[in-house]
Amino acid sequence: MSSALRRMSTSPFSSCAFQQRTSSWWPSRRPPSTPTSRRSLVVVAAASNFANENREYVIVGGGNAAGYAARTFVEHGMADGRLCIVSKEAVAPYERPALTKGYLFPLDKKPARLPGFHTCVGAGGERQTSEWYKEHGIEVLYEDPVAAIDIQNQILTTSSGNHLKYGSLIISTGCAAVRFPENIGGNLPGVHYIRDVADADSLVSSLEKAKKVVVIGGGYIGMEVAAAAAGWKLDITIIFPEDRIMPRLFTPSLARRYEELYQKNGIKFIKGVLIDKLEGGTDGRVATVLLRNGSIIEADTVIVGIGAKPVVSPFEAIGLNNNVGGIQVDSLFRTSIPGIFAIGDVAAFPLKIYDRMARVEHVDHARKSAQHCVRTLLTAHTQPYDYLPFFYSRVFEYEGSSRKIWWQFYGDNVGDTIEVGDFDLKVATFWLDSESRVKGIFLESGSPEEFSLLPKLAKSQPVVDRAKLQSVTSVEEALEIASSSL
Ligand SMILES: Cc1cc2nc3c(=O)[nH]c(=O)nc-3n(C[C@H](O)[C@H](O)[C@H](O)COP(=O)(O)OP(=O)(O)OC[C@H]3O[C@@H](n4cnc5c(N)ncnc54)[C@H](O)[C@@H]3O)c2cc1C
Ligand SMILES: NC(=O)c1ccc[n+]([C@@H]2O[C@H](COP(=O)([O-])OP(=O)(O)OC[C@H]3O[C@@H](n4cnc5c(N)ncnc54)[C@H](O)[C@@H]3O)[C@@H](O)[C@H]2O)c1
Ligand SMILES: O=C1O[C@H]([C@@H](O)CO)C(O)=C1O
Repeated sequence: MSSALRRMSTSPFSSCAFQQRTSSWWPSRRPPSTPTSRRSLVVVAAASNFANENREYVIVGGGNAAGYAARTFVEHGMADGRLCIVSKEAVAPYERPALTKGYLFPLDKKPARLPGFHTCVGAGGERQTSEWYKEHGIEVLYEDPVAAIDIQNQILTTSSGNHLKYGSLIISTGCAAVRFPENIGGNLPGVHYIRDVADADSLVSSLEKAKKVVVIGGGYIGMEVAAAAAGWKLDITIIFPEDRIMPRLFTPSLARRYEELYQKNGIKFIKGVLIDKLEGGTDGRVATVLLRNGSIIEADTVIVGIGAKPVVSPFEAIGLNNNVGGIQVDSLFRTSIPGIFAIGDVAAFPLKIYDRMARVEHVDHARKSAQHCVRTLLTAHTQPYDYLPFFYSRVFEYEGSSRKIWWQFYGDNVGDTIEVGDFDLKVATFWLDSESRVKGIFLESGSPEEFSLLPKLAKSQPVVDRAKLQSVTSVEEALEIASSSL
């Protein structure tokens, strides 16, 4: 346990005490109505004198976690006139996973568009449009990222120069896409990164004119975007340095079957190579991708998915984690500074089930960490966050695709793997530790009942008979063996 966390754990109620200490000086009036553009924000700011105006609860970052946090404030009757969200984006929080799935459907296949997928529809909740925030008295400052924090005086400064005095602060700034440097062509027109809806719009406008697409990276973005681009019937090449797609999760045999499916959809693979440079053509737009092995690939559109990094600036002073990056918090999402919390992708939190610090860059944790943190902040709730990692993907799900694929993973992908099933029907991978305990489980194309077994198995970690598990051919039998001792 770090010294910062040890310090915090001696004072489990520090956030509540802090709230009480500061709550008397909050304004009783409602905040100004939600501005919808930078221009209107500036006008409202000037008229209402934002400088040093007190806000009881401020969330920095208007992404996935912020949307679920806002819902939890409303559920506790603590949003109206008390909550302010400071957002870098121009729109209300939305379900980010849609950006590389429904958002990229070909234009004649009914692509998802806002306001269709605002939070919290991804978890079956209400669709919180910008109107919803107004109706619930939640102030949202759009397109005005926080640029600096004064911890001593509890003041945030936004990039447009607004000063916001906060009582309690929740940091939910998420991650940003890792970019190729400018000197190797990382910012050329036609080179896309995909993190927010503006990026997705820009990619869609390139896809409309594209002929030759290069996708760089064999992780989540690479897999999902290449499958989406195949729906547009384009010439697609996916390039990555490893020997197979999704090497951290897919076994070599599963990756091979995925790659075959991608190839059947016309997607070419160049594996085991690094990018040397992206070069522009006479019009200044990207035209070629030069590889370290000397090959040259033509491309009018390049999508780069080479990882993400937590957005910690301007909060470095709050306490970062050296091992997993991000802002260090305890099991109640409290940073080492009383009254300041961090949630979602940016938070480095104790992953209790595996007794280690972790950051999780997936939406289920964004949703659950937000709910847990806000409940802790607003009530006497002090139950530590006990998270079971869960993530999923879906590819080729547009209408007319010959094979829709969806999978889920629960737990920890450590230990040996046993793979069961037939990729064309249904497949599962079990991760077993040295005592043959199930640590993690991946299932593709399962039924709802089968998927519902996954968290139970990953949580209770039953010991399985390896030989028996290896001997079966169907996922149904394998799940029965694994869950027989549940
Ligand atoms: C394209 C894409 C597809 C994904 N698909 C899946 C999926 O299928 N399954 C899955 O489990 N996970 C998926 N994820 C991951 C999931 O979306 C993230 O884990 C989740 O969005 C994290 O929520 P968050 O609120 O922490 O961060 P975000 O949702 O990224 O929100 C952070 C917000 O903070 C804003 N911000 C940053 N800096 C500042 C600042 N200084 N001031 C104000 N605002 C700021 C950002 O603009 C952003 O709006 C996907 C991610 C991406 C990018
Ligand atoms: N279904 C999901 O859960 C989902 C979907 C999309 C995005 N995301 C999230 O979005 C973020 C970004 O995803 P991502 O796919 O970019 O990251 P990733 O870490 O999944 O994959 C990065 C890939 O980039 C490649 N790579 C790394 N450095 C490279 C380099 N210098 N040159 C060429 N290739 C390189 C490697 O193939 C690596 O596998 C992550 O937080 C991820 O969790 C999640
Ligand atoms: O979690 C998700 O939310 C969106 C969509 O379901 C919202 O309607 C999406 O594509 C996900 O994977």
